[in-house]
Amino acid sequence: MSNTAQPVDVVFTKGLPKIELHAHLTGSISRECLHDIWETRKARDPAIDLEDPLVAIPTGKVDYDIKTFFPLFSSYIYKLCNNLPSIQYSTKAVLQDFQADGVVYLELRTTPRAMPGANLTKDDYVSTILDILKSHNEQTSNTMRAFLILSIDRRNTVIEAQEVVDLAIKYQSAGVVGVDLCGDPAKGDVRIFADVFARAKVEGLKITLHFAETELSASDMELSTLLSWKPDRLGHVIHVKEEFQRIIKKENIGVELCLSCNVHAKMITGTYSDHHFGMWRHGGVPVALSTDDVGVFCSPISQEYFLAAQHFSLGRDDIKALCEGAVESIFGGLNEKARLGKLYAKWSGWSS
Ligand SMILES: CNc1ncnc2c1ncn2[C@@H]1O[C@H](COP(=O)(O)O)[C@@H](O)[C@H]1O
Repeated sequence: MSNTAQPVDVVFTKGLPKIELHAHLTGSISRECLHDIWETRKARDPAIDLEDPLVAIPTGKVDYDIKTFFPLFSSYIYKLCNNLPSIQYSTKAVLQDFQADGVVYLELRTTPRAMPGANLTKDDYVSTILDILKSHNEQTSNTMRAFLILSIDRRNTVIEAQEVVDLAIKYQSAGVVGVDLCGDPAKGDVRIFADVFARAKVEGLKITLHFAETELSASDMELSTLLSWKPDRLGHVIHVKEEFQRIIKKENIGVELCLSCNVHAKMITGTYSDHHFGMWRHGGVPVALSTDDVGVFCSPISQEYFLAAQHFSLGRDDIKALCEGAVESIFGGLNEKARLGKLYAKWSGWSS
């Protein structure tokens, strides 16, 4: 039987060596992990005024839309994960979850956060996470290599955004590979960040931007501004008219597509089969299927590949082409590209 004829089932997508390029650290923490953190904190301080995560974010609930999604972080998860042990514990758990799902290359992204109550600066936050990534990468039994992207939130001031770039530059040799623009698409004016991203680029950092997530953040002004920064990749790319699609294709900018997130959060009209993955997969640019926030939307990357295969009739050869295409757009450098290239060439699961 040729490998094209064999089905793309969940056993195949779980075993498939996967690349994850769009995963927000705090949004990737599972509910079980949040619950463990809450239990530990409650045992130490019974007066702590926070609901059990399994009540605040009930198991099985994934229908967070763009209005209810962002407050989950500001009004709950950031209050729970606001000390050193919770950051260390949750980062380790997130890495373990991706590794267990068959991810071989991960770019995790996070917004540097100071925690004055725990006497932690943004620098402490970033270096703590990098230490966890380093020990994960150094463990030879781990087949996944993890890198960090630092996010600028759309609500940041220019000074705050420059601080993010300062940290990205400082920790470039320790595993920071790029800078992201994220946050509530209804907020902020992206034009203020032009110099910030220009500096990141001059310093050799890669750039990825949340792009046209909602109609509100898809004005001609916003999209032409973002494209003028010469990003290396774009996330979501939902409300993109042809004029901008053409630029993305001409400049071969990689796209990070998050099927379940976009369906559950009703960021697209319709369902999986209506997702713009159907268009971008023929667009000639690298496409990286990604989870966005697996802790919230509960669809691991193995499931995202399965859903894409199911709804767009992908065979194993299509999946191979997709994975090999995504390698092109990673930020981790030539050694990582070579490692992944070899891994896909040698993987025996294509035809087993
Ligand atoms: C719908 N998809 C999305 N669009 C835009 N921003 C998003 C996002 N999902 C997550 N974030 C951003 O990532 C933060 C959580 O992770 P970190 O604390 O940074 O690790 C959120 O507060 C939000 O700013």
